[in-house]
Amino acid sequence: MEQIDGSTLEGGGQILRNAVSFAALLQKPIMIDKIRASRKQPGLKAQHAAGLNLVGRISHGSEMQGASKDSSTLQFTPGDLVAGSYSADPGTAGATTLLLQIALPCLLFANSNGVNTSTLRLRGGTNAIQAPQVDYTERVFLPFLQRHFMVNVGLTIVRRGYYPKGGGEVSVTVPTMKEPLPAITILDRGTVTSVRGRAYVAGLPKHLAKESRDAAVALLVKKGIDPSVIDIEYVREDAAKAFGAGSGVVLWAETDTGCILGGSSVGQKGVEAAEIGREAAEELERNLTQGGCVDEYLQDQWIIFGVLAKGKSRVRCGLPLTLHTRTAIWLAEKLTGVSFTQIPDEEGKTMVLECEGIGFMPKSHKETPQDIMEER
Ligand SMILES: Nc1ncnc2c1ncn2[C@@H]1O[C@H](COP(=O)(O)OP(=O)(O)OP(=O)(O)O)[C@@H](O)[C@H]1O
Repeated sequence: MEQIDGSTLEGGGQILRNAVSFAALLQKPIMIDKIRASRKQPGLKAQHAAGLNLVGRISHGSEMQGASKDSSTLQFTPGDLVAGSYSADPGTAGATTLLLQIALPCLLFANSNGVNTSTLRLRGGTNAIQAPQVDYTERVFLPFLQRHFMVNVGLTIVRRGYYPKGGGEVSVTVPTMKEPLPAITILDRGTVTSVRGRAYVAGLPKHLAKESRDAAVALLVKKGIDPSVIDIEYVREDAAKAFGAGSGVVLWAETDTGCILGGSSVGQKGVEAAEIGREAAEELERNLTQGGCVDEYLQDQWIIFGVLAKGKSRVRCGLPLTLHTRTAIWLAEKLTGVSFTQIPDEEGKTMVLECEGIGFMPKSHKETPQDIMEER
C-alpha cells in the first residue's frame, strides 16, 4: 500500500482528490495520513468525504476506510471503474466543481459497461471561494480540456447554490475514452482578443451586479485592455434557478492562439459590489501579466491529464508556480513514476512544465486485434 503524507506542500484537499483519482485509475492501493494537516480544521470536511465516497462508488468492489467527516487517515483499495450514473451531495455548500475534479479522470477511463457516456449529478455550492466557480469550470477549464485534450465534457447548471446554504446542483456528462488522451503543447500565449464575463447576484438587487461589472470594466481598461474587446454581462439569477443569496464575478480572456485565462471573485458580507468587480479584474490582469498560457488555477488542474496523456506535454506557465501546482507535480511523480522538467524562459518570466505522460488506458479497454495478439 503506497503511503502518502497528506500534509506535504499545500497539505489540503487537492492531494486527496488527485491521489484517489490516480489510485483508482492505476489500481494502486493507497494510505493517506495527516489529511489537510495544514488547514485550520484538519481532517476531512463533508465535501471531501462526499468526493471520496463518490469515487468509491464509481470504483466497483473498492474498499475505503476513513472516508468520513473529520477523519485524518484514509485507506483505499481500488476496484473496477465502471461508467454509469452517479451522484454526490455533501449536504453543505462544498464546491460541486471539486466533486467533479475527483470524479472526472475516473469516469473518462471507466469501463464503458455498454454506455459511452457517464452522468454525474453533483450537489452543493456552485459559486464558492477557494474553489473553481462553476462558470470558471464551464468557460475556462472544460473548453481547455476540449481544445487541447479533445475531451467533450457537458455541464448544465441546474440550480446555483452559495455559501453557507449550498443547495446548488450541476449535471455533467463524461464520455468514456476509447484511446489515451493526446499530449499537449501550449507555448504561445498570444494576444488577448476578448475578455468576457459574468457579474451576478442572486437574492440581491440587480444594480449591485452592474456596479461590480462597471468596476471590473474600468479596471481592465485602466490596465490597458482595449474596451472594444470587453463584454461582461450583469445578471440577477432567476430565483427558480438559484438557492439562497450570493454574488460574484467570473471573467475569462481568450487569445489569438486559443489560450483561455480566468479571473474571479465571490461577494462577501461587508465588501462593496465595486470591490468584488475590481478583485476579479485584478486577478485576470495578474494572470495575463504573468505571461503563462494557463492561469494560476489551470496551472495545477491540467497536471493529472498531462500525466495520463500519451507522449510529451509542454505547457508554459506564469511564475511563480503555485503551491497547488508543485503539490500536484510531487504527487503525480510519486504515484506514477513520471518526472516533470521545469524550463524557464530566457528572461526568467515564465516556466515551461514538461512531462512524458504514461499514455494511460485501462487494460480491459485494450481490445483491438493487435492488443489481443500481444496478450497471447
Ligand atoms: N478562484 C479559483 N478559480 C479556479 N479554480 C480555483 C480557484 N480557487 C481554487 N481553485 C482550485 O480549487 C482547488 C482547491 O484545492 P485545495 O487543496 O485548496 O482544496 P480544498 O478541497 O478546497 O481543500 P482545503 O479546504 O483543504 O483547501 C485547486 O485545484 C485550485 O486550482
